[in-house]
Amino acid sequence: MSKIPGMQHLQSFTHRKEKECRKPEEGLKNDLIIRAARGHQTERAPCWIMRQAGRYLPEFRKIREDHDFFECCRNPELASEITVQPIRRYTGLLDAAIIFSDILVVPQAMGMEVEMLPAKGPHFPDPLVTPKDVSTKLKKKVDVDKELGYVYEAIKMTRDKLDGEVPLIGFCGAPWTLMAYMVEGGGSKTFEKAKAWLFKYPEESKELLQRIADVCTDFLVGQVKAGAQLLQVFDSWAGELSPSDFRQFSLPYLRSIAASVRDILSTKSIPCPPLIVFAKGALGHSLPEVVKAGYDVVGLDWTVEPCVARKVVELASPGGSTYKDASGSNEAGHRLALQGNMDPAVLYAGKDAIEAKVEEMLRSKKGGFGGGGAYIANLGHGITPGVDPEAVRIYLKAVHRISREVNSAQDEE
Ligand SMILES: Cc1c2[nH]c(c1CCC(=O)O)Cc1[nH]c(c(CCC(=O)O)c1C)Cc1[nH]c(c(CCC(=O)O)c1C)Cc1[nH]c(c(C)c1CCC(=O)O)C2
Repeated sequence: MSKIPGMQHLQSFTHRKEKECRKPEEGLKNDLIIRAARGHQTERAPCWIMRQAGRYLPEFRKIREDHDFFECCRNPELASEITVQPIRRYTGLLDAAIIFSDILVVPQAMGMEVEMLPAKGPHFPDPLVTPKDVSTKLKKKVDVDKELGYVYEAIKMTRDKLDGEVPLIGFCGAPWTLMAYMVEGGGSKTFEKAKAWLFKYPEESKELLQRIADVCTDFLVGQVKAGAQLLQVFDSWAGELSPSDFRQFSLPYLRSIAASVRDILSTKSIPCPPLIVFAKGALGHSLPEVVKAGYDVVGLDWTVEPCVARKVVELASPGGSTYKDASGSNEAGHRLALQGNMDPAVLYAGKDAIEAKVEEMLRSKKGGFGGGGAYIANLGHGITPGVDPEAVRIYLKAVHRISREVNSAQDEE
């Protein structure tokens, strides 16, 4: 028997098959985030935190003492346990769980070796150096369901553990962000190798980006079939690109993923869950384009002023988002929702600062999101490992209290 708490309650997967064809909100005790993601104003802002299942939590670090990072990802019992850790710790305060995994499982599925080095982060011992490597180092055809079946198992197990308490978010990395790691061989301050590829080999880069996009599409579809109830695409390094490079090398593949996921699910009569795109650092120049990329929710980092983003959304997409979802799971033309965007560093600044910054994020008279639209509260990027978990509680409580006030008053004060 496992020594991980809660593991004793492993339940059977009897209703797996039925879950596939269900709308994502079915059976949920809390569907706030799904309603907001579909363009509705909610009684208070639903909230979750990017990287909420991670190193700032002592219970996660405890598991990591005995298990390698990718072992945690590949072991559905461990991954589902880590996924529910923040939901248990912050009972009633988080409105969604996000499956514990990593964006780098996609390059692994494509044939690349990736390790997670202590204190250094991801490392690719054999990165892509020239376009020739694409044919020698990557698999010709990726059987995504076979390679990443462990993520689907983790999703199924997590859905059983969550028991409808909150919805489960599935995710993948965006093609440009994944290509950046695959060429660079790890994290980087400048991403000069990956960017040099784009400039030196633009056509080969586009082929590679499309290959990654196709794998991401299959992976997201598989996650939905397994039970993911929202999906987020993380383009963490979008801000490394100039506006024109972003539009050439990132945006088309973000679009491709959203359109293909919707198409494939629709042909299988599986309702499409809300899709979230997070293109960090690119919205200062490309928010109007990202709004029209086919997603239901646009995640903002903290460099974008919420009230400005609201105006841009209205101008770029008057009356609603720009796709019609053939699966019928989304209301056609619903309003685009925004997500974000407090600077995660505020969580180091103590109660008064956290509450003041939440006020700033939420109240329209302070430039915040205000009460007039569909909105999901989040940080503007992932939570960092040094944050005190109690600071997170203060943040979540402040979001609940202030957003309820703002939404009930329609922020007309
Ligand atoms: C760029 C990126 C990666 N991974 C991810 C991104 C995009 C989001 C972002 O920009 O923050 C996404 C990710 N990574 C992880 C999740 C799990 C779910 C969650 O809680 O959000 C998610 C959604 C777990 C993780 N992924 C990683 C950890 C810590 C690893 C450890 O335990 O040592 C966790 C909990 C490792 C990882 N994985 C990655 C890096 C750069 C690192 C090392 C530095 C860091 O911790 O942020 C790649």
